Amino acid sequence: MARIIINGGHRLEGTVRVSGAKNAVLPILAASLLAAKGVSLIDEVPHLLDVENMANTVQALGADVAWQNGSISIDAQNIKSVTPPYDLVRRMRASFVVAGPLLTRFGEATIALPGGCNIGPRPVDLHIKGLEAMGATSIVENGFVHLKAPTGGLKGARIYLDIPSVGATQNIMMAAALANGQTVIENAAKEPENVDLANYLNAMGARVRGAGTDIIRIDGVDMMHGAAHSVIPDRIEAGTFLVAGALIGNGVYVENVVSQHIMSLIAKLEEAGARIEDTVDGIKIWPCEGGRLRPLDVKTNYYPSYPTDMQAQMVAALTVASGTSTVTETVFENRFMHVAELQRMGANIHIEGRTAVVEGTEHLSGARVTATDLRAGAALVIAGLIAEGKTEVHGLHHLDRGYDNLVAKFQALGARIERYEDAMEEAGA
Ligand SMILES: CC(=O)N[C@H]1[C@@H](OP(=O)(O)OP(=O)(O)OC[C@H]2O[C@@H](n3ccc(=O)[nH]c3=O)[C@H](O)[C@@H]2O)O[C@H](CO)[C@@H](O)[C@@H]1O
Ligand SMILES: C=C(OP(=O)(O)O)C(=O)O
Repeated sequence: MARIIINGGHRLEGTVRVSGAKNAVLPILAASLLAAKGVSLIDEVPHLLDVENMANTVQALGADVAWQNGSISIDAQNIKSVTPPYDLVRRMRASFVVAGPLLTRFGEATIALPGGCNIGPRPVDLHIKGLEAMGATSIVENGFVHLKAPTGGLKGARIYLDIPSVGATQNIMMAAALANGQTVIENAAKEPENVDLANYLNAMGARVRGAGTDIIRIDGVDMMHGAAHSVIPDRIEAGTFLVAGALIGNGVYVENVVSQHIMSLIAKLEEAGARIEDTVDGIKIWPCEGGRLRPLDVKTNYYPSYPTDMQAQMVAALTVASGTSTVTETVFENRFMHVAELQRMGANIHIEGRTAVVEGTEHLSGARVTATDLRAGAALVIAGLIAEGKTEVHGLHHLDRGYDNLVAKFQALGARIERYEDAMEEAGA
């Protein structure tokens, strides 16, 4: 069984380069389906399981997809299906964002409802309500949603989102790109990944204004074409290395990061005493003068607030802070599965409603632990790096969804970390 083994306590030093953002490249690959002519060339594509799944989904619909060393080219001129294969959709929630492009370009789409996952129920009602406001009809049958546009195509509409949902904003923005007239999305998600998507859509001939603010205006165009685009750096991967550097670094330089995208994290790490130097293309970080981080109160929320995708890593960091911290999760209902695993390593945490109360201890001790979701996996790796002794992390398919070469990147910083695909391999190592 695949696992990562970490011998904790070794200080990290040097430079790590962050890959392209998972949460930007996934909707960008879906958006490529909007191009009726030309080829798209997407650069800075991270090598991730989720990216493979999305590329396979787009290919299964009839697009020509080719990988070349960190880039993907997509020719979506000859799409043959508006029903992505169930088996690919069920593996990844983000695949629901192919609904908007398929519906607006071909007048219909049939997608498996993604259902819940380990971090909460994750409904798609806001995606569907938004598409319905543009004239689409939807029928849910046997676990699939069948979407149909009115004759003549989707119509621009004014759509207020009850929650600034990242995925609903993406689906509506892409559907509106080829709709008739203007669509206005109010209370839109402001995440940098949505700005990156809007920039790609505009390069494809769309007319999207206001991405990154609460109100996005999209004037529909008749046709879109392929375009070249370079994906923004992954702010969550950057944040994961910064947290590790704040705990057990001797000066870690995290390269290829837009510091404005992680202002809330930088503010919290500075409040905890980490020393940070912001340079043109990256961030250098050192631990607190006295060694241990100071305790914090952290609350997740929509961008630009503290990101839920950095919650688990911060909980891991605060287990060894010099006092009691609170971490409140407001975005997802059930995102504290890492707590039970951290407790195996000696962490002193209890949950009160949506808040984790973390009593800092002097040290964690290595244990066998299992990742229950992607960021839980990152939190356990961080915990393993700071713990005394050996930590064995299982559930690696979660980590593979969202971290490109995580083990090699930590090895290059000096961590004693290895990945084994089976027991024989470890025995021979
Ligand atoms: C692939 C991708 O980009 N994933 C990110 C995206 O997920 P995702 O796009 O799924 O997250 P949303 O912003 O849509 O979800 C935020 C909240 O809104 C709720 N909701 C959402 C849609 C809907 O129709 N109805 C509804 O109630 C969700 O259950 C959740 O509680 O944003 C999340 C919040 O920053 C991140 O944690 C994920 O990493
Ligand atoms: C929750 C995440 O991703 P997804 O929305 O793809 O599950 C994440 O990236 O932490």
